[in-house]
Amino acid sequence: MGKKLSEQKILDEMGYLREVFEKFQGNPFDMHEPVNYAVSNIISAIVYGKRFEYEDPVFQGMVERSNQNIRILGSSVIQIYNMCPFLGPWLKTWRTLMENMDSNKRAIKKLVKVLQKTLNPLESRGFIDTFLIQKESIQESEEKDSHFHEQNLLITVANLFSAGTDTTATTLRWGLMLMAKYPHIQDRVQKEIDQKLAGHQPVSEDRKNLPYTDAVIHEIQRLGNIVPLNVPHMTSCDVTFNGYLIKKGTCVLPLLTSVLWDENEWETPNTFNPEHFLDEKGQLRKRDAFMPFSAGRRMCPGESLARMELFLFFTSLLQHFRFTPPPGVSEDDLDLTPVVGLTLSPSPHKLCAISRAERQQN
Ligand code: HEM
Repeated sequence: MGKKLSEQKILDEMGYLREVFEKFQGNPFDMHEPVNYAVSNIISAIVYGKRFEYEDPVFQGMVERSNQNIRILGSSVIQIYNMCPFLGPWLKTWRTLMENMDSNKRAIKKLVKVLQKTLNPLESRGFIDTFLIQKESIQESEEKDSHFHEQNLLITVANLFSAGTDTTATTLRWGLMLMAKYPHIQDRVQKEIDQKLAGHQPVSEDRKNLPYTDAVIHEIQRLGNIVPLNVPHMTSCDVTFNGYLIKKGTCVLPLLTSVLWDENEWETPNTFNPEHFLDEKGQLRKRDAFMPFSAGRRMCPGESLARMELFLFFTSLLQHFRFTPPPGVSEDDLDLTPVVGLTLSPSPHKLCAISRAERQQN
């Protein structure tokens, strides 16, 4: 899917998310599910060629199981399993992980079947169609050892779905929580959005005119540090690094925390400080140590999509709503201690999303 089409999908989805937020009429609620569903619908549009209703139980199940697996994959039980794989069947958490993966594969298989039935080789609706079209043409050519087989399709779709949902949704939820916690920063973001957008719906092009908002999004990603351990890598040959020999086949965890919170790189590494990304003219300042998407050949392939989603969802949400802690809860009470998993997400909490249009009228 091209950049313009992804942008339109995000803007359309924003309409659905806004409706859900408006239904709460400024009362406190947990934003976890609607934010997850909205973000998940973007990768769904790319993969399946369609969005799902937020009430659809199949969709809810797939999102819930993917999220649960991301929590499980960062748990100590799975570290024990990694050291002693034979223990797997005796570990309840490992069994849940396997059951979730099987259920997701079954759900994907059913969705693929529907797409297969209505496949038009001349018009691909998304990733799955393109894969199926390629698979069929390879079958016709009788090529052997092709990667275009069902198992590869199911695993790739499951990976794209979970990699494309939890990460971006978690970052957005950190962002909304940080806005509620630091209202003076939210004030500045909203002032910039109101001045520069003058009420029109934000599009990607607007990013360059919103340097403060862009700096805030960068800082949310830096402090949020949502993939602290990165993804495990393995050396494919002997490597000498900083005088140390790392043998071929060694598992390496390139810790992203070590750069995102590096005391030698950041003026105030442990504080939410958007100034990290602003130069003296108030323009966005690029920083080498900003690498939430990792680096090198295996860095996140979803970076540009994720950045577009973060910008459009965050800016649109802040344009329409004021985010505050629930009545009786102070900004200081909003606890930034994360829930640990493969990604770090905010602890369960509720926020109020107060319509800014109504607020201005009152
Ligand atoms: C804020 C959002 C996101 C963050 C912070 C993030 C971060 C990361 C990181 C740190 C990695 C590991 C890179 C490495 O191994 O060095 C990764 C891998 C990956 N990401 Fe993302 N990601 C985000 C959004 C997305 C989205 C929207 C997609 C959907 C297309 C996506 C798809 C993937 C995939 C498929 C991989 C595995 C790549 C491989 O194994 O080579 N990510 N991501």
